[in-house]
Amino acid sequence: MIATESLSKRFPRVTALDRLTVDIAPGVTGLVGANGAGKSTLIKILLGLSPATEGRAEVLGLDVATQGARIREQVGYMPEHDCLPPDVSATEFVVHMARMSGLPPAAARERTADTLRHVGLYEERYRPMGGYSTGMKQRVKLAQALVHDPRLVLLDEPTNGLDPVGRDEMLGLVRRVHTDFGISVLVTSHLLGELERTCDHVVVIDGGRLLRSSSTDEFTQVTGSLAVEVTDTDSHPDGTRALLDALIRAGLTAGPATHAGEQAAPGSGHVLLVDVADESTYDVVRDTVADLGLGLVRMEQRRHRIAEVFRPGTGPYDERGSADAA
Ligand SMILES: Nc1ncnc2c1ncn2[C@@H]1O[C@H](COP(=O)(O)OP(=O)(O)OP(=O)(O)O)[C@@H](O)[C@H]1O
Repeated sequence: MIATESLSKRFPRVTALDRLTVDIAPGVTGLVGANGAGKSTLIKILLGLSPATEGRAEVLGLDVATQGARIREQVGYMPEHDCLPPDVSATEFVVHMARMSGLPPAAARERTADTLRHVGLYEERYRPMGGYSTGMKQRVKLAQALVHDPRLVLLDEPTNGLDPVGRDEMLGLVRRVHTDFGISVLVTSHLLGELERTCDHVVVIDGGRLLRSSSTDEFTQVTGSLAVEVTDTDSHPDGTRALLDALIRAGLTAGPATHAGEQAAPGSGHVLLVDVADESTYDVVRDTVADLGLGLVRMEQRRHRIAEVFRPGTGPYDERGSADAA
C-alpha cells in the first residue's frame, strides 16, 4: 500500500523525517510517535502535498513526487486540526467534499447520507457544525475522508481531544472502516497503548527515524508469566496474600503485579504474576487455589502491552532491563 525509501524532510531548523524506509501492507496500521516525531509530515508527503527533501515514496504503486493528484483520488485524508466551517451543516460540507472528489450530485448526496450514518451522525447532520462537540467534529472529518470510497485513508490523530469513551468509539469506527468496507487505514497517534486493539501492524517513529515496524501480535507477544486473580474468603480475608505465600511454599516464583494494566476488577482482590516454569505450573496454581478454598477470578497468560516495549528499563531497547519486568 505504502512504501518509502530513505525518505527525508528537512526544514531550515528541523529534520522532520530522517531517511525513513518502511513498507506498509493492506489492513489497519498505526503510525505512532511523540508530538513532533514527523507523523503529519509523512502524511503530507504521502498525499503528494509536500515534496520530500530526499528519498522516494509510493502510495498504491504511485510515485508521490509526480502522481499526487491520482493518489488523492484514491486516498482519503482526515487532517489533525479543526478545519470545519462553523456555519454549514455536516451534510452540506460532506456533499461538497464528495463533489470536489468528482462524484455527480445524486451520488454525492447518497454517499454522504451513508457515510454520516456509518460514523454515527443522524439528525444532527442538518445543524451547523459550529455547535458540534469535538467528538461530532472528528466524526465529520472521518466521514469526509471516506465519502469518495477511497482504497486507503490516512487519519491524523483521530482521537485528539476526545475523552476515554470518545476515544474508544472513534477507534471502533476506525477498525470498522477496514472490516466493513475493506478500506486500508493508516492512523496516527502519540499514544502507543491506544492502537493495540485497533491495528494489525504498528510503525513507531521518533525524531523522524524508524524505531520499529512490526505486527501488533509481535509487540504484544505472550510473556512467561501467568496473571492470577482470586477472591478473598472469611478464612482468608487477604486471599491474594494467602495464595502468594502458598505458591512460594510450593516452589513457584510469584509476586504482585504492579503494572496499571494488571489492575483487578473492583472488589475482587489483586493480581499475582506467576513465572511459568513448565506445564505443571498451571496445575500447581489451580490446586493451590482450590486447597485454600479461594474463588478463581482469572488465570491467564499475560501479554506484553505495546507501551511496555518502549518503557525505559523494561524494553528490548534497553540492555539493562528485561521486557518481562512488570
Ligand atoms: N512547515 C514547517 N516548517 C518548519 N518546521 C516544521 C514544519 N512542519 C513541521 N515542522 C517540524 O517538523 C517536526 C515534525 O512535525 P510533525 O508535525 O510532522 O510532527 P507530528 O509527529 O505530526 O507531531 P504533532 O502530532 O505534534 O503534529 C516538528 O519539529 C515540527 O516543528
